[in-house]
Amino acid sequence: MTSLKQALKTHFGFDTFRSKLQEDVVNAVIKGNRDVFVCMPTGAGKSLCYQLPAVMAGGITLVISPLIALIQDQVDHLRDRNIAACSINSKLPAAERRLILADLGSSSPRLKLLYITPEMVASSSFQPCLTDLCSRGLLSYLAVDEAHCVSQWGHDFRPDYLKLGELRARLQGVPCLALTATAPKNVQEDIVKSLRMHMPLSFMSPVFRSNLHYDVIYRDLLPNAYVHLLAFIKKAIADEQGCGIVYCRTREGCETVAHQLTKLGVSAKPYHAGLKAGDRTEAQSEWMQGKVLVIVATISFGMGVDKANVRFVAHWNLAKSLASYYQESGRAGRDGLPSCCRIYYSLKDKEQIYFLIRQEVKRKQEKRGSAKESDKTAVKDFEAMVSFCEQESCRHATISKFFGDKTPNCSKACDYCTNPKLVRAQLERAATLSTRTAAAQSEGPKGPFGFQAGLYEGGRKGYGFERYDEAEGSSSEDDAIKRKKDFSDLFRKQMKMRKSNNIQMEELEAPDGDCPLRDATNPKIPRLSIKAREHCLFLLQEALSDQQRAEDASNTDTLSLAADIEYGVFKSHKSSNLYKAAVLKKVSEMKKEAQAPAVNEDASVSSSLSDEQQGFTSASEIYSMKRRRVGASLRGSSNPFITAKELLKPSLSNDDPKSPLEGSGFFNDGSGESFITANEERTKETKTDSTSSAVSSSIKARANAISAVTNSPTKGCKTMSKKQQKLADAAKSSHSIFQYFTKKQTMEIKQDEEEKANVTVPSSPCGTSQDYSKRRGAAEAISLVESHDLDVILVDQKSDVIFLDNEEEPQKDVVLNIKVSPQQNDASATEIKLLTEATVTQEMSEDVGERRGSSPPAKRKRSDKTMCKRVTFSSAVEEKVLQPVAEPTKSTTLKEAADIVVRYLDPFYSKGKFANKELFKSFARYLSHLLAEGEDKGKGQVKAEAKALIKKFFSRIQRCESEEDWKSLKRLENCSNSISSQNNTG
Ligand SMILES: Nc1ncnc2c1ncn2[C@@H]1O[C@H](COP(=O)(O)OP(=O)(O)OP(=O)(O)O)[C@@H](O)[C@H]1O
Ligand SMILES: [Zn+2]
Repeated sequence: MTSLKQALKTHFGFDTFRSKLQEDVVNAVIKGNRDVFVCMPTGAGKSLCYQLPAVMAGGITLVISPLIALIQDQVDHLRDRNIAACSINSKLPAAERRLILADLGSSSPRLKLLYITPEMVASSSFQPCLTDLCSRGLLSYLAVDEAHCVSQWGHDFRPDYLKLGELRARLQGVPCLALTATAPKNVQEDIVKSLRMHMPLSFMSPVFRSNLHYDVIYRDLLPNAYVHLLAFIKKAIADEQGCGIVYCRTREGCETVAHQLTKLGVSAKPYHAGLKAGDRTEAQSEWMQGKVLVIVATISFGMGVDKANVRFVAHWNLAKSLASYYQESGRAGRDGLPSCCRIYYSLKDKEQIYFLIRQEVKRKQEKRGSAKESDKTAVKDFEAMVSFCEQESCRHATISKFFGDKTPNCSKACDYCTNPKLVRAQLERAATLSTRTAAAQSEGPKGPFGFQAGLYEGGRKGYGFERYDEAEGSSSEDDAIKRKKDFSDLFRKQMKMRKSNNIQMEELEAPDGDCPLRDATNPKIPRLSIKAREHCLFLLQEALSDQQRAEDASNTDTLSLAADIEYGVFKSHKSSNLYKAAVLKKVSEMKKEAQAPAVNEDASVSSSLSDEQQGFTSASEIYSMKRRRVGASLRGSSNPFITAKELLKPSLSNDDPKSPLEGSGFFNDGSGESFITANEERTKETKTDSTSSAVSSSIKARANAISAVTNSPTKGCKTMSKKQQKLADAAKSSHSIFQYFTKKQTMEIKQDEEEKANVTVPSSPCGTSQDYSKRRGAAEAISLVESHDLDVILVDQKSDVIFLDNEEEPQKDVVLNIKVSPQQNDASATEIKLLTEATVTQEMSEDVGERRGSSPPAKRKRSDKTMCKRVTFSSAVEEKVLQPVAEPTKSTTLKEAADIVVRYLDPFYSKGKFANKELFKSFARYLSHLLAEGEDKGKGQVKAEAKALIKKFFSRIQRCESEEDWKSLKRLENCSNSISSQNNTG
């Protein structure tokens, strides 16, 4: 064993060098004739490059490091290894300082490494000591750690580092070693110049790390980004043998993402400077030990964290520069195994950061009273980050070029090299998105993606990249206050809407910031609310997820696809009814397909395509992956979105793909005149739709390609009769919509009934549907009904379920209110469910009609039994189950209960008694169900019980943090007793 290896073993306990590069650097440093520049990734073992030479040398190595925390960490490590190391810094007690100085002044100092901050090294008190050491030849090396801090181009510029040049000049003859993990070419040059290094030997790890797969997902295009993130995590940690990091810019972001992931079933914890030190340490150590899978952190997490099996690093927000991004994402895959680095890019996020950077610059300029060339640095750094996301080229190549390295051989280690078309498709979709946003904002777009300065006027202080995110506290509070205000505004608006009969109000409502809808603000379809569209989107997404599960293609982006389909339907329909009908038909077909065995699937096509996806999948791509659905050949038409009619044309469409809009087997069937009308209108509308975007043509091409390899459409589930199947689907479609309204107990019974009827209710493994439904709280459910989103259900044997706004076709106003006897056989079990739900809705609608004194005539007509028409199931079913409309019950409906609950609960929400809005809504929903459940009771009783329950709830807990908090909350014994006794007597 060489003496060098011996020393490595003796002092550090390592048998070998971590890499050839590490060994080369150590040798070069020990040789001592040249200055040395080292650029190696985080965790590659840079410290050892000066620590080993330091312990082998006779004198003292002076190490400059920017942060006391980092210094402390290093010193502790060295002391653990019995290496004499210490630090002089501003926090050091005077006595210790004297001891150190005494050792340094002795003839043969014991110290091997002296760590010092750049501020301290420049201080006058330290100068005599330094001069003395130098003159006695006791300084072995000068090591400058995190050397990029010296450069104004660097992402962590520290003005005090500039003073090191002067220091270096005074330490003639002492070899200088500069180390950094990230240094683009201009920063490297700066380091060499500023530190006055003489023709240094450069040692640089290749920037390219072939085990890291880079990709960028446009978050704005995802209907549910959290579910998308979940799929990414699941794929990255497929074997449960690793962990991951999600980086967020703000504390609040960390909390939200961690909460969402937890809700979706992933063990995730937030980590940021706003947490108590104990909580932070706990989160970190649990993550280190593998007890927590995902740490959701600000960039304060990661420095000094050395974990080999980090399988993914996801950036929920952009890093402030490409250099930072490289460093942060580089925490993945240190063990050399394949790992994923993903950015969830958001145009809004980009705009916000640009704005904040500019604000920051402005503030600095105001402070110093002048502008500087270096002011542009932050903007330029960030621009590199942005163009990394917005480019159409190899991600690895971009990074390597940025660091002045040669172009690597990516071999599909990035999304672009894997599938450039997907990258392009995403960009195109993003471009339309930003164009729309820009158009909606009236001012023209300023950049390629429509950044508008001034949009974030009055934004936060600092932009959240402070190393220890110090500046975030106030801003997240501001945000919380703002969100609270937004919510209460929304709430007030909802309440006002309830009181007024101006149903147009809903249309004026602005979409949420994270509204997944395409073109959400478009008022094209009268009286179609954003909420209703979101709901339809969710139904589609859920159906797609089921289908995807059935096809075992867990990574497809059902969310984007659902948004595409929804938008297609939205574009091609003019009335709210037809839009909803089309959505529901699609949903029903998809669900049916998900249940059916994949008999016609071309396995090779499907599997190769799903491998190809690597996370992001454009809508067109997903389309192509699906086995052909009923009416799939229609996708060759100019409209990329299959209309409901098309979906419902099982045989004809296949035979006659050229005439997709004619000869519909179903519509010509004429089950009811409303459908004929619907058909006509739909046909008209579809014909007028001339959309032919790049995306649609790509879909077209793919659809054609796929139809060449796939067979006939999938048949329905064999174990069920056709009718049963239809009804089951209808039930499921309605179930999704009505889950917000249906009484809990009844639901449970109904599920039993469904089981009897051999119907499987699709469950969502990721909790998607539950999650989403939780987000739709009672207040929203009310608004859905009140804004006439759900008025009357038409049920048809072939069409599953249609919602019809009676204002549009008053002559066909329909009410279903059906009583079913318990003796009904299994075959009609799903009918029972469906019809019961219809009843609930009707009750609610009627109630709305009653309360709106000046409702349109049609609305009032509905309460009038004599005006009711029946529109039915197949004739057989009709005879069996349809009964005359019953008198509406006077008991409190779910909607009324929700009304009461929300009113009573709101003050608690305003006081911050709920950890977040979701919880508040979820609890309101729970409580509403609880109160509406069971015996008939009047509003007064419900109010009393609501008050009592809320009081009881908050007497047990300080603040509602999770759904667990109300798990044990049951109806109050005495309260419900008294209610039932009152009922009995009354
Ligand atoms: N030759 C070696 N054999 C085994 N482990 C090593 C070797 N050299 C260094 N290490 C270990 O590798 C880890 C990372 O090293 P180090 O902290 O020096 O990384 P770094 O490159 O300085 O990262 P950063 O950029 O975060 O400062 C440490 O735990 C260190 O003990
Ligand atoms: Zn590539």
